Amino acid sequence: MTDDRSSDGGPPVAVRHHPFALDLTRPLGTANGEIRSRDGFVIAVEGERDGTTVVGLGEATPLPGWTESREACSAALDGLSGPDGDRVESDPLDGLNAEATPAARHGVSLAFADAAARESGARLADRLADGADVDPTPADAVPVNATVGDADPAETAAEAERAAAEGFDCLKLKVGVRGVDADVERVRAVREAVGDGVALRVDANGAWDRETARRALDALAAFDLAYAEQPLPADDLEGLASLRETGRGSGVPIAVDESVGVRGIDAVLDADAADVAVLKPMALGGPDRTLAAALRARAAGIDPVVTTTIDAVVARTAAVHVAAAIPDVSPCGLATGPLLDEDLSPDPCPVADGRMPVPPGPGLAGGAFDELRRS
Ligand SMILES: O=C(O)CCC(=O)c1ccccc1C(=O)O
Ligand SMILES: [Mg+2]
Repeated sequence: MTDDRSSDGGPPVAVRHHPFALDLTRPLGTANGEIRSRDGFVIAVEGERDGTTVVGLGEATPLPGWTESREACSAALDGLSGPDGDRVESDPLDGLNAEATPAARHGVSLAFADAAARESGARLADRLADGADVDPTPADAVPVNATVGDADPAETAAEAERAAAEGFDCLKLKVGVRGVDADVERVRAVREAVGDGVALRVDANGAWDRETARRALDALAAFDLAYAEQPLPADDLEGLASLRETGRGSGVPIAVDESVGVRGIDAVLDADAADVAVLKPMALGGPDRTLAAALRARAAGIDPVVTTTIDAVVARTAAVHVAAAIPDVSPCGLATGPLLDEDLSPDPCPVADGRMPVPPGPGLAGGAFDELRRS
């Protein structure tokens, strides 16, 4: 398995997957509904090289709205193993469509990338950077934002204050669940609580129409926002482009998230629809595809930000490697581990001072996931 895949005449590999279900500590309120739990699959690809077994680890954690359903993900993964879960000769990635089943493709492509990185002794970040021709060498830590869900102004401000006290200097607040006036009060309360030294982002998850979005951003501009994420529905690239145009100068920069999944990064760039592109490896079909999208955004003058879909520790760690491979990456939405009540394994990249360390290799995290690898 020197290549990232089994094909090209490489030896047969076994692809295993097993399900997990993790509750959030408390529901995360978004304009697209509450996220309460995360169901997914740990994926292991096992191959042999010169008599030693290499096991690469991946994770597929679907989130309908961003990825395929759990059922579709499960079916796609089931289709990969032979009749008795035995070894397959063909390239398992060939059977996975990144648009139709991005989470499944994420899981399997990550497992192959982890295996290849382990074999070469490199960190996943270095392997990804090599594959995408990125220079310089990936960073040893990435800046991250705290993720603050919907709640009333006092609770939102208290949570923001806790995050700032923990060392976060960038916060992302979910908005769009309540009316614009209520969100303005929430953002005002947060700004007052954390002061001017903390960057604030808001994420409306597509909740507003054009008129509401304009009104919301005009009012929110007073609080010096770093950006507003998905202020309009995913499809409305034209509306996003004009929101960006009319707000330029005095206004709030525009970020897209759902639009990238629905329309693709190239359509977003062509439409001049955003200043920032939020990229979710789980929704884009894998770490490799996410880094490629980030570099395309960068080349077009759009700032890439990598985030999770509230993934378990394997996919979260992979996303840290992706972010580290992007030169001078802006704060990313990767500090979502603490939102989970439990996890698959201890976290090899605990947040400290608003940053997550990139674990030493080889692969995802050296020996940190060895127990998962055996299961
Ligand atoms: O970006 C972050 O801070 C965390 C990730 C996040 O907000 C998120 C998590 C799950 C599903 C959707 C989203 C989103 O960015 O809209
Ligand atoms: Mg978002």
